[in-house]
Amino acid sequence: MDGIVLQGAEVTVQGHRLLQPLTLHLTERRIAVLGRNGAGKTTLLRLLAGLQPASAGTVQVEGADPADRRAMLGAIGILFQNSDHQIIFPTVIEELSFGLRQMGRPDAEETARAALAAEGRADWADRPVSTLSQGQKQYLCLLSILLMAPQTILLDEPFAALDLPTRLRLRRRLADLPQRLITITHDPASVEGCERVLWLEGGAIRADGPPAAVLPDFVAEMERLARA
Ligand SMILES: Nc1ncnc2c1ncn2[C@@H]1O[C@H](COP(=O)(O)OP(=O)(O)OP(=O)(O)O)[C@@H](O)[C@H]1O
Repeated sequence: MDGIVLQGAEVTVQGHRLLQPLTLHLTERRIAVLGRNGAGKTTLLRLLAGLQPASAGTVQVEGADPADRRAMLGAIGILFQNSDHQIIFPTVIEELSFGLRQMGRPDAEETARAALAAEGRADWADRPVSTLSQGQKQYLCLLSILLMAPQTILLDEPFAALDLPTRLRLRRRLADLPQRLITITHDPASVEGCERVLWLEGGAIRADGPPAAVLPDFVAEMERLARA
């Protein structure tokens, strides 16, 4: 089946149930998972990406089992909040070609160099990643994901550490992508333009619908909690 399908998928870790059984069919191109700290957003993202197995129920991503690492390479890419948690190689070109190598592409390095050149960043290729700014590292991570052309990109608050111009640039770049984007956030302002918002609370879906149907209640609840 197209899209992402969860059927009674739950996550329990060491006796703690982090996600209640979730049944969802995600087909929209722009989806947000909105919730407070500790609501279970990252757990859901890890479940979708195959980084966290379901304790019960099933998850299917574009017809693939998230435990199938090879199938998932082309199905899902993740842009983490902190690019330092994502980058593992010392130079830009090694980082950029890694995913393609994993996909078995013999032309991985050539393709990565061509992608950098197309971005006007050919001079980055042999630079140590440590010499890039935070925004540039985030951009490198996005390029690495785009090279692998996954059907869905999961965004774990990727704008948090970026200044406003860098944030707007990255946002514009993401907005133009044909892929399905699932953005994890606690900020209702980041949800604008999404077709569907899942409000997660205590590991369960509290509301699910277009922003106009979900955001007023979410904002009112956050204000109520702030007062309390
Ligand atoms: N390995 C674990 N063992 C026990 N509890 C855990 C474990 N991992 C996460 N939790 C708890 O599960 C809940 C959900 O965590 P999760 O990281 O998914 O929330 P989140 O919505 O992403 O939060 P934040 O916005 O703060 O990143 C939290 O209460 C967290 O403390």
